[in-house]
Amino acid sequence: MSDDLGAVGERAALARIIPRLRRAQALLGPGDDAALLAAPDGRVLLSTDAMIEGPDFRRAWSTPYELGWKAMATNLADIAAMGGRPTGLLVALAAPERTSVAELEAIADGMAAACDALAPGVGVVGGDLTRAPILSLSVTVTGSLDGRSPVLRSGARPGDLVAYSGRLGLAAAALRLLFAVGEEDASGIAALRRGRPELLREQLAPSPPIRDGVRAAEAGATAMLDVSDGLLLDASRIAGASRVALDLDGAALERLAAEVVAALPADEEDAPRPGRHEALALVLGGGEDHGLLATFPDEPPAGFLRLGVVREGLPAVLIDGAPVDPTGWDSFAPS
Ligand SMILES: Nc1ncnc2c1ncn2[C@@H]1O[C@H](COP(=O)(O)OP(=O)(O)O)[C@@H](O)[C@H]1O
Ligand SMILES: Cc1ncc(C[n+]2csc(CCOP(=O)(O)OP(=O)(O)O)c2C)c(N)n1
Ligand SMILES: [Mg+2]
Repeated sequence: MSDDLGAVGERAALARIIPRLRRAQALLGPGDDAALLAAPDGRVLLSTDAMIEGPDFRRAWSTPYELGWKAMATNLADIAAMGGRPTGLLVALAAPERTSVAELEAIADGMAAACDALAPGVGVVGGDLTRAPILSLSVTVTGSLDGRSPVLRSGARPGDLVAYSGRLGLAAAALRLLFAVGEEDASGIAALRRGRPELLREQLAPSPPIRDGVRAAEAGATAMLDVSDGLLLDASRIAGASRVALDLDGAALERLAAEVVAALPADEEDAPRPGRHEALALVLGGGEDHGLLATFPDEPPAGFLRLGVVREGLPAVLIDGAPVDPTGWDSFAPS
């Protein structure tokens, strides 16, 4: 018998998916009209982020497990970026009726594994399953500040240090390889997966440093965000909100670019190894690393790499004192 959603039906599919999700620390999890979460802090952090087949992922490149993982990781990072601790997630899944329920089970397994790895004790507390012409995963995440103040984009002050926790440029470097192979060449994709599993994971199932959000807040971070659209563009958001200039250290950025070069294959015919210049562009504007960019009045906590200093002046991003164009991802930019 067919395992397609169209044959199995919504209710039976949910009965197979829900048990695979971790029992979160929720007062009431999936199964009723709404979930119930405790909010001892009296306030709730809330964020939402969707992943759409086509602009955000390709079925030929991502396994269902990886899609579930990434949907969790990117949403958890937004709570971390406020200095918060994630407390629960809601997942609205839309899929074509020819999707097999086994694929949805694998998505759920990826979600559970990502929560276990990145935010232990947190899980999916509810969601929605509906039909659509393409696959999409819309996730909403809640978080707690546990009495602390939120770390906004607007708090950076001249004299603060700029620091970053996470990877930079690798998610974009992996995407560049995938685009070079394309969606039709299944054996090429398989070879890439075999050859560069760690690099591909940075794009397909990333592990942003979720716990470092609370650590940064406790260390007195004055501003913070997760780098989703590219370092320069996201740095310019802190600069704009804080009305300061972020002056990045060119030598530190060059070292990160060297790591990107080292992570890429040297002998790929379709995608020749990028030079330092192209690797630097991936570090500066690649996006999707979801590491935490923060400013600190004192030494950043362990795990954060010093990337520059905050200076007085018009909102801008500088490298070694020279203004740069804040390039990065825009979902509506012409491709
Ligand atoms: N459709 C929308 N309606 C209301 N607010 C939105 C919408 N889309 C984005 N926002 C808000 O605009 C801000 C920037 O969004 P986004 O770039 O997606 O943030 P992030 O990069 O942190 O995920 C966020 O505060 C977000 O909540
Ligand atoms: C097939 C495919 N094309 C393009 C990209 C690149 N891409 C998709 S979303 C994105 C940036 C972040 O996405 P967005 O939904 O804007 O995240 P947010 O800023 O809201 O956190 C990038 C670089 C991709 N990952 N996969
Ligand atoms: Mg964010």
